[in-house]
Amino acid sequence: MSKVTVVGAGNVGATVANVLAHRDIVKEIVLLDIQGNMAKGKALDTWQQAPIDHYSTYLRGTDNYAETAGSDIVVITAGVPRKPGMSRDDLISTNAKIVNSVTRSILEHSKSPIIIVVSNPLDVMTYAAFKTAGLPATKVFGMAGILDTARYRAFLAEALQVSPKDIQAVLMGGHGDTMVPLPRYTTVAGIPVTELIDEARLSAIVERTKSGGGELVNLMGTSAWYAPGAAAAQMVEAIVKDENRIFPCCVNLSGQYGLHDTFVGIPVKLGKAGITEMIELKLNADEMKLLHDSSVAVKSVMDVYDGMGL
Ligand SMILES: NC(=O)c1ccc[n+]([C@@H]2O[C@H](COP(=O)([O-])OP(=O)(O)OC[C@H]3O[C@@H](n4cnc5c(N)ncnc54)[C@H](O)[C@@H]3O)[C@@H](O)[C@H]2O)c1
Ligand SMILES: O=C(O)C[C@H](O)C(=O)O
Repeated sequence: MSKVTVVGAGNVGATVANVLAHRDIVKEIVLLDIQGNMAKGKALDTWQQAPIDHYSTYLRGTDNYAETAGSDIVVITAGVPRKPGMSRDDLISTNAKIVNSVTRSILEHSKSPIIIVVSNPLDVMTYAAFKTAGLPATKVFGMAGILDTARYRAFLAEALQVSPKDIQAVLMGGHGDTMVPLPRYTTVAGIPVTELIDEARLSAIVERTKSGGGELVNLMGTSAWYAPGAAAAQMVEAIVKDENRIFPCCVNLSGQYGLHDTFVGIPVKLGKAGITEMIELKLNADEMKLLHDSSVAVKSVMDVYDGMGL
């Protein structure tokens, strides 16, 4: 795996490229944006960081899809971010058209890349890219769960006064208010979190996690990019290094968890072929209901997308 294209050289896309370059695991990163000079400038800036931070990954920016030819992995971050007062779903009319046209243009030059979708509304944009690309579900999936889980883990680390490195957690469902953090699958250095924190504090953290994206939008007037960019880069790394790491990713479900034809986050293994396994946890009835409710919420926005007739 040597060539990665990141479409959208805005806040998230440029961060994905920068973080990934620092990993020094791919030969080349192409940063593509309709604002070609901005893409060229950010790629050049990150390339000029290479001698300082010691990596060999070459970066170039462009607005020309011909330069993405032969990409092994494509990360789609193109699209508008939300502003205070908006939901992610409010972005659908603009971003669905962008994600569709980006996916089509990518496939004109790369036959069968792995596509990681980041643009919002995430679950439905993953559906859009999947439908447009016509590639297997193992090759088209979305980034959200790593970010949502990271927020949950960061809040817990702060509350418990422990290193975030020691917190492991699983979070499922859509990337929105209906996401499903799972305290039963949360541990701190192997200790069940429920032994370390009382129920009220834990549920406050779960609620803060659910609105974690909105908290940042309210602070900055636009949405987050450092943790989102690092999360997408981590997915690329697992694929490039064929690690089979387990991450929550947004995937097309075809019967798993009793769900069909929907796109929500579940734990999967990521390796060289993309999704190498979908993991089915033994959820209890309450957890399963939350996951199904989340899928219903996502499906209603998938219907909006279908109604757009793109
Ligand atoms: N999945 C997640 O967890 C997550 C996290 C953060 C942001 N996001 C989403 O990622 C998207 C990008 O966020 P951002 O903060 O980087 O926004 P941004 O405005 O900084 O960057 C978006 C870039 O997309 C480019 N663009 C627009 N149309 C394009 C097209 N047709 N082809 C190529 N490039 C195009 C713009 O020129 C811009 O540079 C938003 O939709 C945001 O909601 C998702
Ligand atoms: O909240 C947003 O709009 C961006 C992203 O989905 C996030 O969770 O940071």
